[in-house]
Amino acid sequence: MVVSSAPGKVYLFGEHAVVYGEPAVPCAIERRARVTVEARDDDRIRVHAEDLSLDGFTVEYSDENDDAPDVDVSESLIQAGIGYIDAAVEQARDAADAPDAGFDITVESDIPLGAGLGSSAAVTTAGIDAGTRELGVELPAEEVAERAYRAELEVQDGEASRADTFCSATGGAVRVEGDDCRSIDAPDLSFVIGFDGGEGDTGELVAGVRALREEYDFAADTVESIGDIVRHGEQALTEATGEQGGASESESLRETIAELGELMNFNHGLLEALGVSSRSLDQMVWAARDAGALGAKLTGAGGGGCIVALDPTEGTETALEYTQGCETAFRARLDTDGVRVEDE
Ligand SMILES: Nc1ncnc2c1ncn2[C@@H]1O[C@H](COP(=O)(O)OP(=O)(O)O)[C@@H](O)[C@H]1O
Ligand SMILES: C[C@@](O)(CCOP(=O)(O)O)CC(=O)O
Ligand SMILES: [Mg+2]
Repeated sequence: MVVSSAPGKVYLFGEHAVVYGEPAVPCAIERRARVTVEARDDDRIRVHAEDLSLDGFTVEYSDENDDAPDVDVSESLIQAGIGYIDAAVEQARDAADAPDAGFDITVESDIPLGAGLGSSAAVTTAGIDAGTRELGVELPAEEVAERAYRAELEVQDGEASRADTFCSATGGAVRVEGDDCRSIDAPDLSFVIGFDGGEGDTGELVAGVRALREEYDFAADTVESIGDIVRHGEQALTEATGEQGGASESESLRETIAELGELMNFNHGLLEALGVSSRSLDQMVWAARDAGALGAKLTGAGGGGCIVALDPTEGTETALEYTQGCETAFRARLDTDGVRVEDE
């Protein structure tokens, strides 16, 4: 039996624009999905997912067409529930050259689903890592990332960037532009996350931006401007990392982190213009700013879900807890660990 875990993420900058080749900077956060995999004697897959509904969800199936999953729910719900795990199993079987391997799989996660914190990438990444290890194969994090990207691409009908999966596999702050993925240095950033309890439909939101971009030149310019924000943001991150720990740390580091916040605010404005924010996301963004956050923006696809604010003080978390539209707020540190084995 192997248990692997992988972190969720927030986008400091660049979601949506990354789909069109602009750079993005997601950061892994200390909230994880854990996937336990145990090889079976047959070729069946049994998935138990604790968090898919209040009572969890167990489904057992095999590849044969006449062997439908043994639960009484619609096919689309099953696909929504186990599509990523199914794709992760395929990648693990392929990597280990074991097409008929069967598994008992349990998924547990601290990452809200469909809320912009990359729960799908964390589950897929941890699933591939645990599945391959259970079959005796140890993949480097970069290969887990590449396979998790292919799995997401398949489940999301060709609409996915490498940002979520690379970030979840390697941890820390990363920069993704097309197929160029690298880890970057970042100071110890203090994130506060506000969650409205809802979710957005990533495919629909991406399609909406695509349509706007095709209809209006200024929408295409807006997407490019998000890329410019990311480039400025990267520079500020590099500066902040250099300033951390130096003799004159406090003053210059504070200014550079304030600049990161300002760029996050700008980024949110442009995402709002592209139609992917919502009333509750805007309410949380403004509550965070009013409470003294250095910056706040929606994270991920939008439409509902989470915002991320930069605030080293208690102010934002407390304010969000009393904000209409916010269901829960929590602090999340940058997680420098990516996918890892918890138990073997
Ligand atoms: N704890 C979990 N157990 C099983 N599947 C999960 C879990 N968390 C996420 N998933 C899968 O990921 C999907 C949500 O991913 P997505 O819509 O991309 O949103 P995000 O990645 O922003 O959280 C869920 O529908 C489910 O298929
Ligand atoms: C909108 C997008 O840029 C990010 C989606 O992030 P999430 O799945 O909502 O966490 C799409 C993508 O990059 O695949
Ligand atoms: Mg996702």
